[in-house]
Amino acid sequence: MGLLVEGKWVDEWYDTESTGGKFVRKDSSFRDWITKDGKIDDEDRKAYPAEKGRYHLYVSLACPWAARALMVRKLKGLEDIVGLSIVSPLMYDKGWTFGDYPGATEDKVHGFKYLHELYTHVKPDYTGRVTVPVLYDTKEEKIVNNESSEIIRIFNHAFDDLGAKEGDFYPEDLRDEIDEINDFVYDRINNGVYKAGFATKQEVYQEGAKNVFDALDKIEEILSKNKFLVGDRFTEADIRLFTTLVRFDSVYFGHFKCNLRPLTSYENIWRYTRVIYNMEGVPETVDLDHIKTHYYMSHDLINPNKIVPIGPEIDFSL
Ligand SMILES: N[C@@H](CCC(=O)N[C@@H](CS)C(=O)NCC(=O)O)C(=O)O
Repeated sequence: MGLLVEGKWVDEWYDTESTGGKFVRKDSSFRDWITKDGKIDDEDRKAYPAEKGRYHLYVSLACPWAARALMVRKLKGLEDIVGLSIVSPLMYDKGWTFGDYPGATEDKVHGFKYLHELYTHVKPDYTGRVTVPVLYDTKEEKIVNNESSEIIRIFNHAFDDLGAKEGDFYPEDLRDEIDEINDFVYDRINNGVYKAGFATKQEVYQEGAKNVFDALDKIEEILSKNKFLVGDRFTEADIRLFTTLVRFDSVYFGHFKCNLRPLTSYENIWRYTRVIYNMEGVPETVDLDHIKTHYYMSHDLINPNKIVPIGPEIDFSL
């Protein structure tokens, strides 16, 4: 685990000293876009034109944020349009590393060994964390975007004229509702489990973990009335929640100590998780070995002996 400081790799765990034991997530650095014609009505962003084979997605199968991008790439049928490289789940002192683990690949664009080399390739003086997912332009050799919530919106439409599957996960008429539930789910659940798990003070952990379960109670109530988070339509809000839920009992319950109760004990949330898991294409984006191996073996401070638990056995069938 580490980060780049002016282009130099520094091996360092998250700083929770200066924040009273709290884990505070930094904003992503690359925020450009891809549109059908390379035009965008937003002066803060550049837009790249959609082209088959030009863009490449870097993911970890362990990471819930990268899994959102992987899931939308699959659901929109972009496998032949946007390339894919998968890092090893073992993230040690050099950060995300390619190959050398079943299911991981080499860096199919540059053949780099470490993901941080891609970041300094595009920005030699880069300072910041080296995170997945990364959406990369192989033509201009630039990182287009490394923020999963934006990458999934790019995938939602940018390649629709180039053979993407039908499907709109951010429909115009539901945007306000989706934005509202996304904010809640991000703060309390997606990032909520990290706030509990990476806390280095008891009271910070307790508050974080309690927030997770209060939020799950609210989600349980919503799902007792609706099939999905926003009525009966499956949207990006569900994709964003799902990638955390599918990891919950395997890692967040044990490794991040979010253990008030297992997810399987929530009747509606557990049914909802299985409904999404069983959608066409979704199981191929969930790799519980990468998920468990990454968290338990890479977070030295939490699990110094790197023992990966044998369970739980989870049955995702409906
Ligand atoms: N806001 C980013 C967060 C991505 C993120 O934090 N990814 C984690 C993996 S789960 C990562 O790469 N962490 C490496 C690090 O922080 O050094 C997103 O949603 O894309």
